[in-house]
Amino acid sequence: MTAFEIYGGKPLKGEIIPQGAKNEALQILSAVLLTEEEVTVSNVPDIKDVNKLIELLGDLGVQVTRKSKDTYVFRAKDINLDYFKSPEFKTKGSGLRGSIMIVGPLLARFGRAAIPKPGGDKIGRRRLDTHFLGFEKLGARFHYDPDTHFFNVDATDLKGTYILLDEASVTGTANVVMAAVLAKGTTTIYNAACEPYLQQLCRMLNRMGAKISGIGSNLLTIEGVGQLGGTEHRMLPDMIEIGSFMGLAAMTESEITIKDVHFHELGIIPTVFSKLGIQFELRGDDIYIPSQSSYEIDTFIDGSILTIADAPWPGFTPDLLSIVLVVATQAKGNVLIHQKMFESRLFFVDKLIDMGAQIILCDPHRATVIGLNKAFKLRGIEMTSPDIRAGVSLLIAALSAQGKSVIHNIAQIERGYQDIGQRLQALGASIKRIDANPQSLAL
Ligand SMILES: CC(=O)N[C@H]1[C@@H](OP(=O)(O)OP(=O)(O)OC[C@H]2O[C@@H](n3ccc(=O)[nH]c3=O)[C@H](O)[C@@H]2O)O[C@H](CO)[C@@H](O)[C@@H]1O
Ligand SMILES: C=C(OP(=O)(O)O)C(=O)O
Repeated sequence: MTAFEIYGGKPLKGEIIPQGAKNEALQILSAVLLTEEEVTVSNVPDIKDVNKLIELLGDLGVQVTRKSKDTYVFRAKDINLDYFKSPEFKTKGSGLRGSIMIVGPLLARFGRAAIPKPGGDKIGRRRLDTHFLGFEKLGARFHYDPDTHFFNVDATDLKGTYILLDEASVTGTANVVMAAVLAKGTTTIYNAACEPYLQQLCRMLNRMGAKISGIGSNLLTIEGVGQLGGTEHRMLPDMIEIGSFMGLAAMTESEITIKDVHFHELGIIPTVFSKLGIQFELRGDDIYIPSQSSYEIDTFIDGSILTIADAPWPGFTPDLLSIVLVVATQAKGNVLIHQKMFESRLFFVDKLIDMGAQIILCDPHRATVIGLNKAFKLRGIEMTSPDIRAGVSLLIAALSAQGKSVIHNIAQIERGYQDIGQRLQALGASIKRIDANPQSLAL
């Protein structure tokens, strides 16, 4: 198995360009199924999850042409719905979370779709009710086969209606929006998620001929249209990568410039890093982070200990909480990290505790971090990455730590971070891929 071997404790320096956004890419690539015309997509990140979805689209019959390293042309003219029955579909469809979003477009355009229970991080229960309740509201029949673990939907006609979503699910909203754009009549979706990923999807659909208003809010109105046409779309930079690099800079006392961040699309993310005491400057559309020998966590106005919690957009994304947590371990001050959405995402703190961090896991959702204020460095250890964001947090911890660390199961990291080893090496990090056997470790 491939692992990262890291010698930590070295400050990094230089510029880094964020990749295109993973979670946006998964929505945009699914949307190409809504038209038989060409859709050109650029700034596509070259990462495992995205490549798996592109392969799945190809297997379904979409013509895929790679124009350059990050630009593809898709044409979903002849779709083979029999592919649903193949054993390959079962394996490939369940290989990532994002595959769930092919269901809405296929249902809208062809009247039926199926998907095996999708993959993604094992970070607690990840239900799909929002998706299928939404499709049912539009008039689809839904059937879950407990033997094959396949979710099936079909409909003779989708009809616009009022839908109050079960919860503001990111992929659920995208799926229901993609089904509603071709439904007859008007659909109103309330309690819609409104992350930049979704705003980008809705803007792209409108360029294809859809009629969606309320973009960026939790109330979307969609007037159904008969068909959609081709378009061009460019992915935003990945805001989770940008946040990860801000955390990395602070933890490793590095001077880093993150290029072309689309600052106005980052919402509350920069403010949360400011609350941890991380200094940065906006230079044009770049974020410049100076080398900081210490950073101090804010308190609330009344002097009480700061809480950083996740919430649906425009709240703080759950995907950056693990990174905030690791950065807090070397800050001056204390913070309560409250991961409200996922119930198994904080368990990786045991590895940070092994490295010397002072953290109390209060329960599966809350961890109190007592910042070390750089009194001593974390120490390098051998560990396994349990999920994508914990993996990057451990990588950041290892880069700041004294001595050697080995991180196993880096496929978890690489499903969302493009060429991460090489890009960090270019900043001066001592990191290399090695073949290593994690069997001695308690996973
Ligand atoms: C491929 C993709 O895009 N993945 C992202 C997407 O996953 P995904 O779309 O699967 O996540 P959902 O938005 O459906 O929900 C995530 C979790 O949060 C809970 N929940 C959700 C909404 C809410 O108002 N309250 C609440 O508690 C859900 O029950 C679930 O456990 O959104 C998540 C939440 O931002 C991110 O972590 C994932 O990176
Ligand atoms: C949880 C994540 O991804 P997925 O939904 O694909 O598992 C993530 O990107 O942090």
